[in-house]
Amino acid sequence: MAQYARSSAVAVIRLCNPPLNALSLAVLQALEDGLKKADADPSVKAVMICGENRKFSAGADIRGFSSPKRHEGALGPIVSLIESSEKPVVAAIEGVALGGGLEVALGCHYRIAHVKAQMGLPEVTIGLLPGAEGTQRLPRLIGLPAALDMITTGKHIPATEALKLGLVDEIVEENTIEAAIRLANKVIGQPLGPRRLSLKPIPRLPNMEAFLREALVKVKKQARGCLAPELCFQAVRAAAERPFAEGVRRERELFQVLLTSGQARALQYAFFAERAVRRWDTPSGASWSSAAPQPVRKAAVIGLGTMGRGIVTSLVKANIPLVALEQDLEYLNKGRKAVMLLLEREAMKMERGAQALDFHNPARLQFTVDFDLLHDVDLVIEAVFENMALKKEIFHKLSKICKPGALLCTNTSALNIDEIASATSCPQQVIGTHFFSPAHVMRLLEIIYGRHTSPTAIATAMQLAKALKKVGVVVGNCFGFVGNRMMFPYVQQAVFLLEEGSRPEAVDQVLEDFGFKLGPFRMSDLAGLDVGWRSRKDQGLTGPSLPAGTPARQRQGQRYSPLPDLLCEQGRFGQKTGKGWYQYERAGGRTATPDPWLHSFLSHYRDTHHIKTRFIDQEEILERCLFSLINEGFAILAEGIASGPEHLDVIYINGYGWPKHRGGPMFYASTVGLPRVLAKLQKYSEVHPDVPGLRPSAFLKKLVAAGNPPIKEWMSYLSQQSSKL
Ligand SMILES: CC(C)(COP(=O)(O)OP(=O)(O)OC[C@H]1O[C@@H](n2cnc3c(N)ncnc32)[C@H](O)[C@@H]1OP(=O)(O)O)[C@@H](O)C(=O)NCCC(=O)NCCSC(=O)CC(=O)CCCCCCCCCCCCC(=O)O
Ligand SMILES: NC(=O)C1=CN([C@@H]2O[C@H](COP(=O)(O)OP(=O)(O)OC[C@H]3O[C@@H](n4cnc5c(N)ncnc54)[C@H](O)[C@@H]3O)[C@@H](O)[C@H]2O)C=CC1
Repeated sequence: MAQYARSSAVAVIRLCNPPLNALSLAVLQALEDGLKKADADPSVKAVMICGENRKFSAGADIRGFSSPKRHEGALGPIVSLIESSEKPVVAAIEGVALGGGLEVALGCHYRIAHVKAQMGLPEVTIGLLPGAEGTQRLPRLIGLPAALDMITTGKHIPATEALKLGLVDEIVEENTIEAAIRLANKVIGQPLGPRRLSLKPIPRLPNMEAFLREALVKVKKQARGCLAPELCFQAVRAAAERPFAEGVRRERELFQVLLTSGQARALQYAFFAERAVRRWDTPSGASWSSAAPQPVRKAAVIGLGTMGRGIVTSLVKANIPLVALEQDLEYLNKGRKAVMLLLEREAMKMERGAQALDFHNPARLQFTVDFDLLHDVDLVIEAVFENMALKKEIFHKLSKICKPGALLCTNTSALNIDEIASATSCPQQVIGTHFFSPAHVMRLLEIIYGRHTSPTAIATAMQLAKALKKVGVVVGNCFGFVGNRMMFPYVQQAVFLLEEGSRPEAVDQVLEDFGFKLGPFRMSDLAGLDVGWRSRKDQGLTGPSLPAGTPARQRQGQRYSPLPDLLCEQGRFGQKTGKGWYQYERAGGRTATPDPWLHSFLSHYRDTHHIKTRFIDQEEILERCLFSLINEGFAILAEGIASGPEHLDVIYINGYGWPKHRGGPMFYASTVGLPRVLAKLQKYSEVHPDVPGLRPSAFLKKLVAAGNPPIKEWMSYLSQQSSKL
C-alpha cells in the first residue's frame, strides 16, 4: 500500500494502489507509518513522497465514500502531519495528483512535477469538496481567484500552468524521482516555516468583498441546482475570512453536508457508470474483452449539414485525415464555409492554435463531390437527410467503392441499421454512430450494432469515440435506439399537457427547475420541429398518406396530438424560422419568448376539440414527463437493447442535458423508489388509458414485486446478465 525505502539521507515513501494509487484507508495507514518511521530515524534528513507506476495519486478511493467505515477525518490529519514534519518533505508528482492526492502534495514543503503531470481538485465533480484541508491550503499558495476557479470547477491543469500559478516549485522533463531526491538533499537544514502553507496568509485582493460577491453569482449560475460548487465556494471563502484552524473546521462541516447529500451519491454513480459502459457486450456474446479495433488512418464524412459539419470538426480535432463529401458543388461550398468557420473557432480556443490543427492542408482535409475519392478510407460516417431510400442508395454505393474492411457508419437518429446494412454486400461492417448536436461539442456517441455488425466494427467505433474524446455507449437496434426512444414518450406527454391546459413555458420551467439544460419545448425549437414532422410523415402518422377519416387526435386507437404538425404547417419550425413553440427575435434567433399567438392558437385548438382545460400542477408535469421516459427505459432493458441501467443514464447525462447530480433517469427512479414510480404510472394510466407510454412496463412491475432491489441488481431479475457497476 506504500513502500518505504532509502536513498542515502532521504526516506522515499511510494504510494502503491494500482492503477492510480487511490488513497484507501490502507494506503493512508502505510503513509502515516512511513512518515513516523522517517521521523523517528535520526539518519533520515529529508522525505520524498511519490507514487507507484509514475502516477502520484488520483485522490481518495471514491468507492470508499459509500462504505460504512468512517473515513472522513482520515486524510486531513495526515496532511497536517506531513506539513509539521521537522524534516523537509518533497512531493514528486508524476501522472496525476488529484483530489486527496494533491492535498497530500500541498502538505509537503516542496513540489516538483513532471512536465506531463496533471493536477486538480476535482471533488466538486463527484459532489464533494477537497475535505483534507485543500480548500484552506490552495488559496494560501496560489491566491484566491485561481484557487476558487480550480476548486469550484474541478478542472485539471497541466504542470506548465501549475508552475505559472506557483502550485509547483519546479517542473522536469526527465526523471522526476531523481530530481525530487536531489531537491530533498539540497534543502536539508533550511528553515521550514515559510514552506508550511497553513502558516501563510492568503494574498489579499484590493476588492475582496466585490470579488467574492461576483464569484458567488457565477458559481451559482453554473451550478444549476448542484450543491457542491456553492459549498466549495463557501469553504474557500472561509479560508479568506478565518484563521486556518477555523477554516478547516468549516471545511469539515461542509464536507459532511455534501457527503451525506444524495447528490454526491448520484455523481459518484455517474463517474463509475461512465467507466462501466466502456466494458460493452452484446446478447450474442461479443465483448470488449475479446474484440480488437482496427486502425482508422483516414476517414470520410458524407453530408455537410448540421451534423456533418460538427462531425468533420471532431475528426479534424482528433487529428484524423479525412475527405468531406457533398451532393453537389453548391452544397459543398456552403458546407466547406461552415466547417472552416467552426474549425477557426475551435483553433482559437485551443492552446496550440490554428496551425497545429492543420485543416488548410488538403492532405488532411479534402472537400469533394466525387465518391471515388473514398476508395482508400478506413471509415465513413454518413450524415445525409434522414431518409431510408437515400441512406440505402448511399450505402449501396459505399460497399462498392470502399476498400474491403472499411467501416460504414450511419448517423441516423432512428432508422433501422439492419435495413441500411441490407443495401451493402458487407453488413458486418455497417454500424450506427449517432452523434448529438452540436456534434463537435456534445460528448455522447450512441453506437448501434445491427444483426450482422461484427465485434471488430463495434470495437472500432468505441475506439473512435475515445479518439474524439466522446463517451461511446453500445446499444441495440430499435426505432430511436435508446436516447430518442426514451425521448418520444417524454415529449409526447409534454404536448398532451398543452392540450389539457398547460403552456410551453410552464412545462419547460418545471423541467429546467429539475435541472435539464432545456425543457422539451425549448429543446424542440432548437432541434427544429420539421425534423420530427418529416419522420411522422414517413411513418404515415400525418401528411398526405394519412387515410381519409382518421380521427384528428387518434392513431391506431392510441391518443395522438396533431399540435406539432399544425405548427409545422404554419411554417413554425422553431429557432430556424424565428417561430415555433416560442417566438424569437428573428429567424435563427436564440432568445425564446412566450408567444401570445401560440396561447390563442392553443385556446382555439382546445375549443375545436372540446377539450376541457384544467390547471396542471408542477408535480403532474414532472411525473408524467419523467416517469414515461423512465418507463420506456425499463422496456428497453427488458428487450436487451441496452445491457444495464448505467447505459441509459450515461446516454441521458451526456446527450440530453439530464442533470448529472441526479445520476441519470434510471438512477433517479431508484432514488424516488420503484414502488412510487409504478404507483404514479398506474394512476396516470388509469386516467389516460389510450396512452401506452403511461402503461407500466412489465419489468418495472417485476422489480417492484421483487421488493425494489438496488439498481446494481436490476439486471439479475431479467436473466443471467448483471449490471457492471
Ligand atoms: C485520474 C483519471 C483522470 C484517470 O483517467 P483514465 O486514465 O481515463 O482512467 P480511468 O478509467 O478513469 O481510471 C482507471 C480506473 O481507476 C479507477 N479510479 C480512478 N480514480 C479513482 C479514485 N479516486 N478512486 C477509486 N477508483 C478510481 C476508475 O474507476 C477506473 O477503474 P474502473 O472503474 O474499474 O474502470 C480519472 O480516473 C479520474 O478523474 N479519477 C477521479 C479523480 C477524483 O475525482 N479524485 C478525487 C477523489 S475524492 C478525494 O480525493 C476526496 C477528498 O479530497 C476529501 C478527503 C476526505 C478524506 C479521504 C479519506 C480517504 C479514505 C477513503 C476510504 C477508503 C475506504 C477503504 O479503504 O475501505
Ligand atoms: N440535426 C440533428 O440534431 C441530428 C440529426 N441526426 C441525423 O443526422 C443526419 C443528418 O442530419 P442533419 O445534419 O440535421 O441534416 P441536414 O439537412 O442539415 O444535412 C444533410 C446534408 O446531407 C447532404 N446530402 C443529401 N444527400 C446527399 C448525397 N446524396 N450525397 C452527399 N450529401 C448529401 C445535404 O446536401 C445536406 O447538406 C440525419 O440522418 C439526422 O436524422 C442525428 C442526430 C442529431
